[in-house]
Amino acid sequence: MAGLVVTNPPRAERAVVDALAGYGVATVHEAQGREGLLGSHINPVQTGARIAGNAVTVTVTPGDNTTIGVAVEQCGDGDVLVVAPTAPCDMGYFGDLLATSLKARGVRGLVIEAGVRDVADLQEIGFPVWSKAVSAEGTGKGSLGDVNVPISIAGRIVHPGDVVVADDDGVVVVPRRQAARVLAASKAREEKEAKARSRYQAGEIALDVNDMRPLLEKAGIRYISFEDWTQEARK
Ligand SMILES: O=C([O-])CC(=O)C(=O)O
Ligand SMILES: [Mg+2]
Repeated sequence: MAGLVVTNPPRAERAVVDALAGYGVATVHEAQGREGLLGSHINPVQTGARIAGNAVTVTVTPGDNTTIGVAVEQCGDGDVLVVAPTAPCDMGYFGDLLATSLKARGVRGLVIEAGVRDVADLQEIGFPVWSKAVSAEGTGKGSLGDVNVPISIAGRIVHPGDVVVADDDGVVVVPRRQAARVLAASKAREEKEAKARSRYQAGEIALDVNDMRPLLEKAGIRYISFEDWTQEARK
């Protein structure tokens, strides 16, 4: 039965969360073994925002945003609200008023597999949102989902307190207990990429920087001059 609100779930350590934001979605996704990425139908409403925070998870019923209002009370500084409808619905569940309320509580952003509205105002307020749709269509009140239970969203399971990292590339989720390990792996990956970047700047190419030539050979690559190729074709 819906209507369950779990209060004060454990959250990941703040310093780890903040450091993950610095690395961004692509690096964090790679660093945790190409895991945790939400489906590409979840897109930023704005450009240039990069956040990380602890998930406060919410399920909403189709066409009803009551549970978002309930979840606001469970949100605090450093959180990200993560909302999934119990059946697909692209209506405008969220807008500038809810954003203003969440921002006042120190919430860093919203991820929702549904619609949002008031997008110009959201950008002006500076409250970043990743959503499936933009829709002005209003939702009703009276039916309950759950708050802070594991939810299924855009192909992933998100637990309350997991770390959500979001930027212009999309959204990635890091399980709370993995956060420190994924942070260390992100740092290592970033260092490796910094080395590669300076080699590219010096004119080297990926085949050598990534030591790909043995792999190409194994895959059967064949180089042939244009003349030999045209002659071969005439045979
Ligand atoms: O009030 C709603 O239902 C959603 C909205 O537009 C807002 O939060 O501003
Ligand atoms: Mg509104």
